Amino acid sequence: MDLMANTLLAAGASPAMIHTIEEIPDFTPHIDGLCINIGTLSSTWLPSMKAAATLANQLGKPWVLDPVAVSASDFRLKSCLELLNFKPTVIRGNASEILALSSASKGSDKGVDSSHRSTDAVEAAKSLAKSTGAIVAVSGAVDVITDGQQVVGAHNGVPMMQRITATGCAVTALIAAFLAAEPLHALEATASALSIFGVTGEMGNDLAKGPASLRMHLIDSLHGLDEVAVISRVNITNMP
Ligand SMILES: Nc1ncnc2c1ncn2[C@@H]1O[C@H](COP(=O)(O)OP(=O)(O)O)[C@@H](O)[C@H]1O
Ligand SMILES: Cc1ncsc1CCOP(=O)(O)O
Ligand SMILES: [Mg+2]
Repeated sequence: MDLMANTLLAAGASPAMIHTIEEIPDFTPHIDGLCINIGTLSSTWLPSMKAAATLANQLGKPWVLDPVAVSASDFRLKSCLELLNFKPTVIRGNASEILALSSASKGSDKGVDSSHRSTDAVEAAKSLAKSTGAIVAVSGAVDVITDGQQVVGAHNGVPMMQRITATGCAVTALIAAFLAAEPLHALEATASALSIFGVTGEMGNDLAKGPASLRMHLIDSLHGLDEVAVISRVNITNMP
């Protein structure tokens, strides 16, 4: 939650981290975008997630699902499959998560980190996009984004981003912010958020000594990002 909120603040968004069901009706009307993340899922938070998604849909606001470790337990898988019924605008996970969610089955994965490459989950992502109507993004060395037909790749980032917990969560939150700004262009917003986050990882890495200082420099790079850096570094391509 710390990295997610600070990533959003650095990007100029205004995060609020909400779990209690009693607060959902008061908070949700103020949102421009919603991020639902099951990282620390509990049986009391799940109804809050469903209530927030229902309200976002009624308000016509985009929402993003991060299926953290979906294949690690029956409860996570069942909860995520239920959340899909609330029609997320975007689903962003690592390759292991998208493979499991697309097949609606638990894998042999141990937890929140991926044991697959994003490029091995392209067909699973397309299938999940077609069955849900969501844009599906698979993060990794190449971030793969699809609406079920078109597939684009965002090629920015550095491997050390995997050594900081919640970089995936943070980029999912950034996708929600980009969707809030461009609600009619969900695929473009998603690819842009992933690419920009990767660019800030690259810039941060130039200054970092290890994961802890990368975390700090990544946030600083996002805060200080300018058009020159974006235009010279963003690398998004169509994928066959
Ligand atoms: N090998 C890599 N090279 C470059 N960027 C990466 C690499 N692995 C992950 N990233 C980036 O790190 C961020 C988190 O992705 P990932 O580690 O796949 O998510 P999660 O934390 O959910 O497992 C994304 O922005 C992704 O592009
Ligand atoms: C370590 C951990 N445990 C529960 S959620 C979480 C963070 C997961 O973040 P990410 O999906 O970005 O690796
Ligand atoms: Mg994750």
